[in-house]
Order: sequence, then structure tokens, then C-alpha cells
Amino acid sequence: MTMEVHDANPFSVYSITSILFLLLILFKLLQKRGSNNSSTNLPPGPRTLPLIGNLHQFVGLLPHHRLKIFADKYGPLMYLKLGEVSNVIITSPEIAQEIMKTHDVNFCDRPNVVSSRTISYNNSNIAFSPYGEYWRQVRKICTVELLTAKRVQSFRSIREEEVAKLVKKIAASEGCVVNLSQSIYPMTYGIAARAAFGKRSRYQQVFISKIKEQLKLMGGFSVAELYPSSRVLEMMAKVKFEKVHREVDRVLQDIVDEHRQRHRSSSESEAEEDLVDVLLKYQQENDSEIHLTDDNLKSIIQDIFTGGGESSSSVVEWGMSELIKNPRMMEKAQAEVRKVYGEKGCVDETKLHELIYLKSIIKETLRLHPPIPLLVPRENRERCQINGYEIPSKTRVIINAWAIGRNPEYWSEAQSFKPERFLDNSIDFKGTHFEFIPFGAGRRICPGITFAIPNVELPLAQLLYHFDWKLPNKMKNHELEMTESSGVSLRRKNDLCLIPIIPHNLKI
Ligand code: HEM
Repeated sequence: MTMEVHDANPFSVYSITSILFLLLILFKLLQKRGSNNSSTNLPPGPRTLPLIGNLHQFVGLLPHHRLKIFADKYGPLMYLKLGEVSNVIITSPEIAQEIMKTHDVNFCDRPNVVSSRTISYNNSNIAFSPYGEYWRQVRKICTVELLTAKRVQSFRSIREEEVAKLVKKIAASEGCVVNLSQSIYPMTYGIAARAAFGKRSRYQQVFISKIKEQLKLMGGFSVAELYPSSRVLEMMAKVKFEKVHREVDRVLQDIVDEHRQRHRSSSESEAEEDLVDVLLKYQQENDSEIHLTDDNLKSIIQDIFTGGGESSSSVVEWGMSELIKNPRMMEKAQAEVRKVYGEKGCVDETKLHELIYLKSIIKETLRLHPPIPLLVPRENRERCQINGYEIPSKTRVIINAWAIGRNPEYWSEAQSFKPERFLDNSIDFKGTHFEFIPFGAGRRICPGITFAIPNVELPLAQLLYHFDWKLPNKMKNHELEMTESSGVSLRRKNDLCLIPIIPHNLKI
């Protein structure tokens, strides 16, 4: 998902002086929008400055880090202003549960911002569409048609082929430094593209590169989103987003047309269906509920593609990083996967369920490095009370899942990577344990969990089975840097570069 506020430097897009100057004039001219913020019983929070609110306090730190520091001072329910937008920040499992369970219906909207409006065909995708009948229907299409366990299973050979390609590429560089980060992202994007468009789409590569451009643009604060009352800023942002969106749209429409053409001329079996086929079939056959336009269809495909490509890679990248840093755990994980697949001599999906330790590594990676650390923002429809404080209507709600996952009140040795903690308990990420919510929770919980997990398990299992790993330049394991960078998903600041060694008994 692509909408959270992520950039460490919110002022990077425009020069700060010109923006402030422009805003001063605008604020004199424009009547402030009637947001209902006259309440005196707002949650506590840092002091705000006129015009910019708390924006200046985000310079130089990633937002989820800064928000954690604030929460340590002001508590788990906090109020702050970014530009003219009111935000509440949640940093405890109890209040997250209040928002995403007790008051879920009230907090089920997404903020209507110019970037998502422009790139998501007027918010007609699943992630950004307002809570209501349309969202219910497209979400149903997603869970009942596109991302069912059976459908995800039908993409097994795609995953196996794409991961095998990755292993082959790495094996060809045995003993040399390999940029693992740069290899993992194309692999998961490749899986998402083939699941969405099928094997034969000649547009796959161009689509991946266009969508990356679009994601890059989405990865920072957009000044227009912080000052929604300014039409000038909105227009400027619209122009910026429209340019790249038009290019993405052109490729997507070609893909849809290509599929339509193919559909007419062949009778493919269901097993060969890709997600565009499924959506086209739904569009043709289902006139009872909502009619899907081509724009609706394209916006859903974009959702699946970005969800499928970006976040899963982030987990593989951080999982490998943690294992390098913790050689004992690396050995244990390798021993498990080599034992389970030893007789078979290769790793496929048939025995993934036996990799219990690997599953706990993935959970621990999601706890410490949730790919979307602030989840996707929500907005409440009606004024309400949470924890004795008043939350005015249309407040933006940001849940700091990253900080919740590192809260020492809920996790022993919270900052340490300890996969064993998940071996003897039933905590999972499906939205019922609010201390562990990398996929969110409630009605808006990520619908892509079943699609995401094999995308993470299979590559990790293969990388552990086929190779031993060394750090370059005689670097010691504990010296590996773990700095995070801003973007649409939480990535490493520096690419993970490692030397793969093929163990003797696994050499062909
Ligand atoms: C490790 C991988 C992934 C992570 C960590 C992740 C995380 C998330 C999070 C945190 C949300 C917001 C939940 C909320 O508001 O409570 C979300 C929403 C969403 N995700 Fe994922 N996701 C992942 C993979 C995927 C995949 C593979 C797909 C599709 C194939 C996908 C599709 C979506 C969609 C469509 C939404 C919007 C749901 C809505 O607003 O109703 N995600 N995801």
C-alpha cells in the first residue's frame, strides 16, 4: 500500500521559503475550512506552530521514529498537526483495538487526498476508496475472486519459476559480492506481474518501471496533502501525479485490451487464468451488483500489483539482514530447511508448512520491520471519544505499528531479533493480536496475506537452502548496518550486499 507519510525530509520537494511565502498569502486569502477542531479535550501532544503545526519536528528523522519519541513523552494517544491537517497517533495495542475493533466502522474511511485520487482513478481502488457500498463490493471481488487460497495456489508454478530464476542468477555469481536487495525486488515484482497479467504480456517490464516511478512519487510528504484547503497546491500536485499516472494508465489499458482480445480468440482453462482475466470475466458476467468500469478494474490491478511487489520484498530483505546479523539463527534456519528438503534435493512449495522456525523468523521480521510501519491512514466519520479524549470528525488516524511491535510492555527484549518468541505461543498477524499488526486489523485489514506469505517463505527457504552467506570486506556479522530508509515500504537504506557460497554437498 502506498499512501502513508514516509519521507524523512518533508521539505525536499519544494523550497521551504517559497512554500511558506505562498502559504502565508493563501492563508490570508482563503477562509480556513470548517474543520471541527474547537474541542478543548483533544489528546495531548507537542506544541504546534502557526501554519506548519508540528511539521518542523519531522526534519531529519523517519516519521515512525519521530512519532515513537513523541509517544514516549505524550502517551499512546496523541494529537498533532501536520500543516493544517489534524492527526491522532496511536501507539498502544489497547487504543489500536479501540480504533480497529470497537470503533472500526467509524474509523473505516481513508483520507481523500490528491495523490491517491489522481493515481487511483478517483479512489476507485480497494485501498483508498471510502468506506461504503463500492468499497464493500470491490473488497469482496478481491477476497472471493482474486486472492482466495485456491487462486493463490494456482500461482504456485509462477512463484517457483521466478524464485528459481533468482537462485540461478545468484549461483552464477558464487564467491562474488551480490546485491541481494537489487535481486529480490525484481523477483517479487515479477511474481506479482505474472499473477496479474499472465506469462505472455509484453507490457510487463514497462509496467513495472512505470509503477516504480509512480511509487517513488508517492513516497514522500506531499505539501498539497498537508494544506488541503489550498486549491493552488492541489493543482500543482495534480499536475505532478497526473503526468506519471497517464503513462501507467496507458500501459494498463494496453494490458486490459490485450487480454480482452485474447479472451475472444481462445478458450483458456481456468488454471491459466491471470487476475486481469478474472476481473474481465467478472465485468462481463456480473451485472447484478456493481458494474466494473475499465478504470475500476485498472485501479484494482494497481492495488494487487503494488501490494504484491513491494511489501513482500521488504520482508525478504530484512529477514536476510537479520539472519546475517544473527549467525546462530541463520544456521538453525538452514538446518531446518536442508533437513526438510534434503531428500528432495530442491525446494518447492510442498513442504513449506513444515518450516516452523522459518515461519517464526518471518513473524519476528514483521514485528521489527513492518513494511508499512504507519499502516495506511484512516479517518473517522463522526466525532467520538477514545480513552476519555475527544476525536473530532475527519481526523486523520495514524497507527504506529512499528512502535507497537517494539513496545517493551508487550515484548521482552523488544529491540532484539528473537524468532523463538513465536515458537511457543499462538500470536499471529491476522488482526486479533493488537500488539502485532503488520497487516493492520478490522474491516480494512490487508486482504493480501495469503498471497504475501508464500512470496516471502519460498524465496527465504531457497536462499537458505542453496547458499551459505558471507559479508564482503571481512565485515563482521554484528557490523551490518540496519538503517531504514523512507519510501513506500520500509527498506534498507543501504542495499544488502552479500557473498553466496554453495555448500559442497549441494554443488551440482
Ligand atoms: C508482507 C506483505 C504485506 C504487508 C505487510 C501489507 C500490509 C498492509 C497494511 C498494513 C494495510 C492497511 C491495513 C489497515 O488499514 O488496517 C494493507 C492494505 C491492503 N493491502 Fe496489503 N500488505 C502486504 C501484501 C499485500 C498483497 C500481496 C496484496 C495483494 C495481492 C495486498 C493488498 C492490499 C490491499 C488491496 C489493501 C487495502 C485494503 C482496504 O483498504 O480495504 N497487500 N496492507
